[in-house]
Amino acid sequence: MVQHHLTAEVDAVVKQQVAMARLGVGECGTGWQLFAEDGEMRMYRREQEVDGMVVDPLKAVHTVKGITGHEVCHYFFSPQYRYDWETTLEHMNVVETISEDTLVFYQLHKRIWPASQRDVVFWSHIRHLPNDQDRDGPHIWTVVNQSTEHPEYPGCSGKTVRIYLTVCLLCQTIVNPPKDGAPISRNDISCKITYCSVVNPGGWAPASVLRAVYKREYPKFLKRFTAYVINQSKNKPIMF
Ligand SMILES: CC(C)(C)c1cc(CCc2ccccn2)cc(-c2ccc(S(=O)(=O)CCO)cc2)c1
Repeated sequence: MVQHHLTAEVDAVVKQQVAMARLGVGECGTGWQLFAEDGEMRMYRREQEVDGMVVDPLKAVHTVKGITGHEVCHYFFSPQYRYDWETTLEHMNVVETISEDTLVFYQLHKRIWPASQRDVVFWSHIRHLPNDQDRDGPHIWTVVNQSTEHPEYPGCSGKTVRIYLTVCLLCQTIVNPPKDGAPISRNDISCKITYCSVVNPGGWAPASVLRAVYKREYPKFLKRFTAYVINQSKNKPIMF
């Protein structure tokens, strides 16, 4: 099979991002500050600047009942659902289909804060990983989004500011089989979600404004997205 020029990069970045996502917030050194809590959801960030730009890495952990890791990753990866849950989108298109599990997206986001409109080009890869700790344990599903260049979308159009991101959504399904040997229902499953992201918002915006936007937008995003997956899945057969 002819290798796409991105195949090696995708494989390397996915492995690296999954390893990082698996580290608890305790393990990967100090510096993670809890900044939002809502029920099972905990959101942490580290204060980090690159060339004076706020690029605070974010790590969110959440446990959601009634859905599987495959379902969470399916709705996060698949383009046909994106306008349903990504409310900041003005326009989105699949620039290239590298394979059935690797797509290149262009996204133009709505103008949110006083600064200019932002856009992003990234490859997105969905994968399920056998659970190497526990052979017959549930598979882990992941989606990794990584900014990339594409000749059709040069980053210097002038009208919009290009953002750069690395995002990893890592999901583990937890099954509590019913005692009486009945078939597994949605009441017997839950999903442990880890969402890691580093976004360089590009252009310039005051650190205080960016941090306020991160603090406001990320908790909203994760709650809205997981509520969307629950609502989409509840009357459908379980995707393990
Ligand atoms: C808030 C900040 C981190 C700076 C930010 C600002 C904007 C630009 C639009 C926007 C959104 C919200 C608030 C302000 N501007 C977009 C994003 C962003 C885009 C994509 C992804 S994704 O995980 O790949 C899911 C697919 O869309 C995550 C985050 C982040």
